[in-house]
Amino acid sequence: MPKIIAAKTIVTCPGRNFVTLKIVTDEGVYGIGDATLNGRELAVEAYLTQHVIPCLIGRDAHQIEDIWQFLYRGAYWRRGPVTMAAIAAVDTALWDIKGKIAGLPVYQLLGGACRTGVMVYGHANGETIDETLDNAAHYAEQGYKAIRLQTGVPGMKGTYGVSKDKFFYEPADSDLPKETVWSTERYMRSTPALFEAARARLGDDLHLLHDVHHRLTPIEAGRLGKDLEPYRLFWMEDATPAENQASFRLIRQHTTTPLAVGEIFNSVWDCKQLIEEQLIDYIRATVVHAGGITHLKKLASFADLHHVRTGCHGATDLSPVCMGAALHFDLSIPNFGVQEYMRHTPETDAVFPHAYTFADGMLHPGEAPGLGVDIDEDLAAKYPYQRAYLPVARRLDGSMHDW
Ligand SMILES: O=C(O)[C@@H](O)[C@@H](O)[C@H](O)[C@H](O)CO
Ligand SMILES: [Mg+2]
Repeated sequence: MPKIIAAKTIVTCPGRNFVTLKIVTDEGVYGIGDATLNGRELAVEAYLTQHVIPCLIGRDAHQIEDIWQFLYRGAYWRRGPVTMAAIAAVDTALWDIKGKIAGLPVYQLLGGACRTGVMVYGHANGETIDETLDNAAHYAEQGYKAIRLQTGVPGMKGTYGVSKDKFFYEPADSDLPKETVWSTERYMRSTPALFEAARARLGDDLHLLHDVHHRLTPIEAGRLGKDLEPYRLFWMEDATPAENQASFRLIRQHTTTPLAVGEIFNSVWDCKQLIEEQLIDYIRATVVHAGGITHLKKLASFADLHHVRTGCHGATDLSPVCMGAALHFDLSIPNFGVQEYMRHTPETDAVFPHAYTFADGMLHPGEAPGLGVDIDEDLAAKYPYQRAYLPVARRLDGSMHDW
């Protein structure tokens, strides 16, 4: 058996912070897993170093399910983003090790490829509708088949999803949380106009997506979904905060715009009702925040029974290690929908050399054994951790809103 003899975390900031777990076996084979939790990175780093790594030493690296169960049940305190990101990192690293020992890419261990590639969506944004659509046209020229559109809300500085650098959107950019302003009324008025203009300019063939980023009440979300129906969105994402899963019944009663939820979910329990009652169309839970490949695979199988497809979160705060793992998963499951793909900066790509490639709107994880993603530790050491927070949002009267 390949015995785990060492494990450590690597924290690096090649433009943004990433936490990576590296597990080493007595046969010299190692695996890596992403453990990044944007804005709360060091909590997961400490959880792994102080509480998880001591329990891994001496275990059989092949026993992925048993180690998952040990860490989940054995903590007594279950679920939550910190715990589940730590378990995910261990799980991902163990799949990497198993693939390397077998000489197979991880997707082969998960049942083999169900498709030739993974359709991804890119992020087009701009301060104005014209600027947003210029950027969308640029994505279409690069071969993207699906594009997320976010545009500035007139009169509001710092709208979610709108960035200065058009290809590397990075909201966690501040040493203390930046305060932004929010007006539901202004947003609800300006968003349908974006999609009307988008269909007129881009045509009907592209998949168009939009992220509401938890900003509306259920009835407001129902109204926005209805207003967007003529433009046939691929999905409307995170229309309302989802702690209360039953509230999605109200949205569903009012619109046929497809709904996506779940980038902040940590387990199947966060979306059980949403899936069972078919209150959503796409589940966005991802490898690093939902317990790794092992748990996400169960979640996807459950979703498949209820006609819910996957649309894994893939923002830049998920490292290339998570992206590689997500691509093996996406390629191998029957109910894949789409994969988010925000490109990492060249500095990040250099720290995490990877086998996955983009062509014609699709990503492919490549054929390297394991995940096909590595970490250059010497280069990583040149980029020390820098505290960075996500912004917060306040309404026009100064009260706190969801960011
Ligand atoms: O859909 C998305 O990609 C977003 O909602 C993210 O940009 C999200 O804001 C970040 O991942 C937060 O860390
Ligand atoms: Mg989102």
